[in-house]
Amino acid sequence: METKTGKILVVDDDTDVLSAARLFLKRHFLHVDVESNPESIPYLINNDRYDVILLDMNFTKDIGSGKEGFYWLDRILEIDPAAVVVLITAYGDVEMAVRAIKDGATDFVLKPWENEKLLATLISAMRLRQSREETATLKAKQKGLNQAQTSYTSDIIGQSPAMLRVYEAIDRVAETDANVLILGENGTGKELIARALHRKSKRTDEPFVSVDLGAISETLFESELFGHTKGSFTDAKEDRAGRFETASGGSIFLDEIGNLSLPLQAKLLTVLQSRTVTRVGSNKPKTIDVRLISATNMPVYDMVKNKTFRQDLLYRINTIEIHLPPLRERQEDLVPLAEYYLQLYRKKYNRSVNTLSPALLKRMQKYHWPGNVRELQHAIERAVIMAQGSALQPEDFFFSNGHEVPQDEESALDAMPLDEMEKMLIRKALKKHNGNITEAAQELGLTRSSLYRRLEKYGL
Ligand SMILES: Nc1ncnc2c1ncn2[C@@H]1O[C@H](COP(=O)(O)OP(=O)(O)OP(=O)(O)O)[C@@H](O)[C@H]1O
Repeated sequence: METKTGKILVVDDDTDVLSAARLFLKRHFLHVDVESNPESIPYLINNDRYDVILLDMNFTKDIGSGKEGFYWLDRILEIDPAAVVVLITAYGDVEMAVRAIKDGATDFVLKPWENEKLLATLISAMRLRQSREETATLKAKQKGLNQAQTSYTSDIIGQSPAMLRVYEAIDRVAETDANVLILGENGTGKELIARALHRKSKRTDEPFVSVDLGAISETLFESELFGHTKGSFTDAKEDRAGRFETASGGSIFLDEIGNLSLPLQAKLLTVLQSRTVTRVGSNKPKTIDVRLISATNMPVYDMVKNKTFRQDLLYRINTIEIHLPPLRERQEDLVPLAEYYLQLYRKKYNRSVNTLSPALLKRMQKYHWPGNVRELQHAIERAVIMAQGSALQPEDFFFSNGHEVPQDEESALDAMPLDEMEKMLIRKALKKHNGNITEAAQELGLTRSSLYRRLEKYGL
């Protein structure tokens, strides 16, 4: 038996026509949604992907004129220019159907229809949709390539005024050996900027050594950064160079510098002032030649006031400061970044999804993005895996209703498999709305039929 594919939407205000269409089409297509109220069309096509939309031209309101039919045809193509619309017209309306095809409809069938003819029309319309999507994928790929060419380096995306200022700063200071402090919230791309600084400097062929100071324990700090000699402590089986020595001739990136305790700040300052390191267990200082780039998401100036960060250390590391604004303050970068990650992950996971739906774009612009680009990147990765259609929808995302998710809930969600997370959100919404499907679907950003499908899938 042939496997059924395809998703069809039938819009007609005659419920008998809808029942007949549904009964027949269900035998040939995987999903058939029927709708008697044309006002629901924008919501339906914003939230779901249909291979073909079968649209009646003559709604009872304006019987015979087709005015409403033309209006809805325009609206559909406005929302989804790649939509494939087949019109249902009455005998005698062929002229009107021809006009509608000029306006962008794909084909028409006459009412009452012959089942076999209807089927043949819908199958060829579905093929057209597929080929339109293939073209869209090729265009998206090209867009991805162009994006890479217009980004500052091959990996930094964003042309917002704020990012242009950052690129300017990089260009101005990269060649100098000045110490640079990069300030910005988590996930804003501080390490990317540090790498770009190194790449554009004279030291580009020498090592770039990145050290996460937040992840090094107090006891291992000195041996990690400055090295040790054999036997200087129990686990020191042989002489080992520290990160500063490894970075010799190149750049060292000290991330999370705001997390250093005061005693360690003092040790670091000594090294920076003397430009020498002494391995633990040795008394021979070695001169070091490294370019220092530091970063933090902490309010270092307040910390200096509170005496939790040494002022002399701050002045040593911040010859040049680069401020990386949070993602919510550079709205212009949202779409290029989302497109970039969409292309990256659709390729990685071999998915056919290739665009961001208008509904999703709106939602993304309203969201706060507390985890910045890193959060966006993970959100798109998850959404690409979850997506069912060719366009990513808000329902493929886990926005926290515009609010920040409390820290503990966020880490609980991180550890949860996707299916479990979805199930939990559906249960929560149903409970909140006392089992009312329409309201729960609305809260979840799903259509009623997508919610039903999920209830079936999870046996809820
Ligand atoms: N402008 C950008 N273009 C492309 N990718 C970006 C951009 N900014 C950040 N990213 C990506 O977001 C993720 C986080 O970036 P990065 O690690 O540089 O942030 P960070 O500010 O150093 O974070 P943290 O403060 O948590 O250490 C990385 O995967 C990085 O590639």
